Amino acid sequence: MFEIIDPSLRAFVEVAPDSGFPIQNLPYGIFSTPGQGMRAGVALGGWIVDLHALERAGLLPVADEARLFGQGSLNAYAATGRPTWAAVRARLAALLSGQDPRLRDDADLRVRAFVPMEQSTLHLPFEIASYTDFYSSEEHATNVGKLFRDPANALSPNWKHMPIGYNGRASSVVLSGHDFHRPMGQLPVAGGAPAWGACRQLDFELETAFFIGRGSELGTRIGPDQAAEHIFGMVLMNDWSARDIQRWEYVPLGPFQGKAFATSISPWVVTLDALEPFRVDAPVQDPAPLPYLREQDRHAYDIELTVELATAGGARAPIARSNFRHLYWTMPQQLAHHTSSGCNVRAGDLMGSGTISGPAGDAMGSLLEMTRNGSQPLALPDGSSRTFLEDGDEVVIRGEARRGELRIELGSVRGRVLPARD
Ligand SMILES: O=C(O)/C=C/C(=O)CC(=O)CC(=O)O
Ligand SMILES: [Ca+2]
Ligand SMILES: [Mg+2]
Repeated sequence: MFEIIDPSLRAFVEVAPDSGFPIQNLPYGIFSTPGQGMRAGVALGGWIVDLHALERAGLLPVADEARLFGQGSLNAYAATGRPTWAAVRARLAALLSGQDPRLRDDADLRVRAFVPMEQSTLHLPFEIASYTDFYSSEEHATNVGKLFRDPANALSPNWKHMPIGYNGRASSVVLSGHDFHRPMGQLPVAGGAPAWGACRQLDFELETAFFIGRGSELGTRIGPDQAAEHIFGMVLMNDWSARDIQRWEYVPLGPFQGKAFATSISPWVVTLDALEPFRVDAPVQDPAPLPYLREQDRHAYDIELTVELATAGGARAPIARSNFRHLYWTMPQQLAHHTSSGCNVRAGDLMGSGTISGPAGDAMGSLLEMTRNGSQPLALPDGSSRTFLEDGDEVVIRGEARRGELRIELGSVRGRVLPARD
């Protein structure tokens, strides 16, 4: 079912041996260049391979008239479904290795097809109609439950029975590199009426997310074992959170303005095919979930995740390290639950994993957890410390997977906090 590219295959163009975008990765993105508008490409080392150029040359196994890759989003291509994704991936591996010589031996086409990444501007990969955020890390849900609610009953009684989630705000999803202003909002005041002001407890959340490719009809469900037919690929995500605004507003309907001012994603969408070599067992579930959430082939991926904080003063420090494999609820279970009522999904829907904390001491995916709600400041190498984010702070999340000689990256997602606009 998955199109795995032989780990020994090499591209005929130069790709640095330590690049996280070898021919075995081929993540999809949307880019533009000074002379030409938005189109789709795959990353290969320091190049973007222009898929619209290959499509126009008739080299990709998609209908000519479809122009799937000459658009400002991946929505139309992703909606075609896994058989087309697999055929395109197999063709790209053949063309980019030279096993199929039609690109390698065509000098004019090579000039059009290989675009240096540094001469390109990246854009959001999808037109995002809906954004859902899950809450699937047991450690994160436990840590936050202790801080926000009851330390003795940190996990709510429903947590081990379903992947909890909320419908987020698609309009404020931004691409990596987009700096945003500290949000204004209602801030809780102990025992009294709230104040209006700039958020004082601005946080990041270490997450991954997946994009829906093939959609579903309203009134139908997607079972966990069919999920891979619908999941196009993964990105890194930072679900910026205003903890003071959130704590006051979330009762009883959940996050609203505290998570609606910016959610950052990485530009390159890494396919499940590329991740397949990094498959590992997912955590054992006890109690067993209801049958509609049971998986024949339950698995996760071994994706190392790191968070770096850079301050306006020039300090730069790794502050957290976690792994996608720790999530209790898998992406197929999240999608199965999301459609369990008959809720339909569409190409370009974005589904966040939830903050990925883990069992190790430094595996905490937010400052809220690391600083125990601001009560234990985090020391930085320049002698400063943080409870929550300050103006000028930049957060960078990176993700990579390794097995033997093979290493692929999800790339990075970065964003900087600008002062509030009151
Ligand atoms: O437990 C809560 O009340 C809220 C937790 C979050 O802020 C989590 C959220 O956005 C979902 C997640 O990232 O896990
Ligand atoms: Ca979140
Ligand atoms: Mg958000």
